[in-house]
Amino acid sequence: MSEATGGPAILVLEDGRVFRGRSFGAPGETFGEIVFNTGMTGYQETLTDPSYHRQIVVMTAPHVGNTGINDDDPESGRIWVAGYVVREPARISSNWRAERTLDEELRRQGVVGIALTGTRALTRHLRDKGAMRAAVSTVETDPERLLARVLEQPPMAGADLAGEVSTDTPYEVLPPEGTEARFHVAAVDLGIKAMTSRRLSERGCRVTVLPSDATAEDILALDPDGVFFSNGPGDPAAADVPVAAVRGVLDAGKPLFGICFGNQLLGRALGLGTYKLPFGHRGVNQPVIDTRSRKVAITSQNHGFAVDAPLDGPFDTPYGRAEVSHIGLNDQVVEGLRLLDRPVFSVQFHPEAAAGPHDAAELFDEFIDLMSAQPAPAAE
Ligand SMILES: NC(=O)CC[C@H](N)C(=O)O
Repeated sequence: MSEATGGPAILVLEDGRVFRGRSFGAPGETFGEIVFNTGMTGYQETLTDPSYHRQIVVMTAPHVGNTGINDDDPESGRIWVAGYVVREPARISSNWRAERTLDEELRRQGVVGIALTGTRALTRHLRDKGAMRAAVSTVETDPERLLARVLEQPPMAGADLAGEVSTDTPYEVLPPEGTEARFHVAAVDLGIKAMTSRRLSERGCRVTVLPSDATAEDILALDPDGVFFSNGPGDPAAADVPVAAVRGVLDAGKPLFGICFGNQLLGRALGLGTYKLPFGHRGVNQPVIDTRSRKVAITSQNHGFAVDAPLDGPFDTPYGRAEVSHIGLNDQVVEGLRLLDRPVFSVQFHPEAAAGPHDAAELFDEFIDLMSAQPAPAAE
């Protein structure tokens, strides 16, 4: 049991709006883009998702931390959110897997949080005005002074962040014991989540995870059966190095699968633009429709940017005809791309969804099928 709320803390938004609350997690001060997440579950996966690097996350679920923190669910080696805003932190954790409370974990990792009753008003404000720069502080008591420093922070638009969260050196994820390694996948880590490598490896893939600055030559030197481009933080418009890598992989004709940031990079490689959404999609209850089967899936999402592509049928790209494979049903945003004549597709949502829902898990099987359908290399 821990005392989850502490002394006074303030949250200041770049448009001058101020929220007062109590310190939660580590005391101190933090800056980032403030965004809201509507997931009722999966807070541990949210905190450790590298795509949240430089973002202060507001949870709309009113009570957060009930099941504490365990050592099995993290999506990466650390908490990446820049700050954490909750309405009411659970004062005790009640779960057989819990090792620590959420408050203890935030303190342990130096993550500044704030507990405030107005998370609903805050979320409505962000829905109206959009995601924006913000700060949480337990040390600055004057909102005007904090606001001046918020306005000095770089915006998320134009931010090139994958290199700040990626692995420094390549590593391998092997299939679990008893599962044969049938395919070799090169996965470019732009902020990859542990569950993505696991979903591939449990389907018989040996996954070589490469740093975010891997070039097409680095990737193709591994002679992989397929190439994966991961999720990740920042603005896809600033990610020129991985976009060039996507183009090189397309030129080589390899099967390619992308998730989230990976979808945006594929879009750019095909010559499409990307743009910033007003407040983005973050949660585990986002409906998308598959434009071919007309089947609807409820998906996990975390994105603030989107691809600009025609929704009404196939279009031409330098790599042949392509189409939008999935559309978000809340706001008609592009949620997936596929090439019609190449083994290449990507989705803006998260089929690996550790905290669920698992409606879209079959997309990993689709990638496996694309790799299976490739002709075997000619005998020496
Ligand atoms: N989860 C992700 O890969 C996010 C991609 C990108 N940073 C965005 O916000 O849209």
